[in-house]
Amino acid sequence: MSNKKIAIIGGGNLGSAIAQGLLKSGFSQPSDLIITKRNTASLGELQALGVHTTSDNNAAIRQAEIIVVALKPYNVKEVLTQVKDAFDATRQVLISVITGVSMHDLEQIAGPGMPVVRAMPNTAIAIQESMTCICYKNVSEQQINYIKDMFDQLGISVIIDEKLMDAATVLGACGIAYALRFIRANIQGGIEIGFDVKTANLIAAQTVKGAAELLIREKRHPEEEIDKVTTPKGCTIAGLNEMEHQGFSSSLIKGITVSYDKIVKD
Ligand SMILES: NC(=O)C1=CN([C@@H]2O[C@H](COP(=O)(O)OP(=O)(O)OC[C@H]3O[C@@H](n4cnc5c(N)ncnc54)[C@H](OP(=O)(O)O)[C@@H]3O)[C@@H](O)[C@H]2O)C=CC1
Ligand SMILES: O=C(O)[C@@H]1CCC=N1
Repeated sequence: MSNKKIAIIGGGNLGSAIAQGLLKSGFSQPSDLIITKRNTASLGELQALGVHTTSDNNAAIRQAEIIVVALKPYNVKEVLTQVKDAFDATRQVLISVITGVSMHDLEQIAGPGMPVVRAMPNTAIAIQESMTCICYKNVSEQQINYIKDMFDQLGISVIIDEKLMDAATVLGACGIAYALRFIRANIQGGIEIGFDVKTANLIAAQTVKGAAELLIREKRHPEEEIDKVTTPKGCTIAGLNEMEHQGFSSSLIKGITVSYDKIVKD
């Protein structure tokens, strides 16, 4: 159980998901969490659990030892500059989950020597199933151990070089949307071949979960597992080959590189 005060600045989709994950995992008590946004009405669920919700970023940051910034990339500089005097490099760590904002930029805002972490989770953090990539600067071993432990409670985390953060954003954070679209297409196909939507949804989602677990738990390669399914002259290889003729793998790879270019070139 953590006893550090954590302020989440920007309680939107991701900020709220992080708060939910921290509570569900037991890493934080509601009284250890403060979450901010301008319109706090949408934070009613967290408030009901005992989390402190406020529009006062300055007060939230001053009370906290860990500050998680989950603002949109376009207003982070403006919002954090307004509260820059609240940062204290001697006792706080600033964690940003914002796409495309470097640790250098964060240090420029929060002050020289500020311990800064970039973390790239995904929305499954709400149910402790995130994949989170992390890099850090000016952070002590004790601080990074604490932060890695925090993200490990919320799924799986890995420490990477900052130069890979944009790639991590695409593969891990955008990736959950790609996976969901894959599942949705399976549901649509499942309905066409006879299932009702509820059953198709369950079959498609559990099947993807099982495939992922074979890779994560058993450390297998996808093609090794595919070979076990493709009976010679069978229906799996016929369907897979048709998907490839239609550009299945190619469309995914192209989509990933377009997402990446969008971050890098913007
Ligand atoms: N969504 C995702 O899957 C992922 C998102 N990210 C990154 O996380 C960040 C947030 O994304 P997401 O949660 O989707 O975006 P949202 O728009 O859902 O959340 C941003 C929140 O910031 C709040 N906000 C705006 N201005 C202020 C302010 N002055 N003070 C306090 N809060 C403010 C907004 O609420 P209000 O208007 O009420 O103030 C809003 O709820 C982005 O930078 C994104 O790149 C990273 C990984 C995954
Ligand atoms: O689409 C976006 O820009 C954000 C970053 C990663 C997930 N959502």
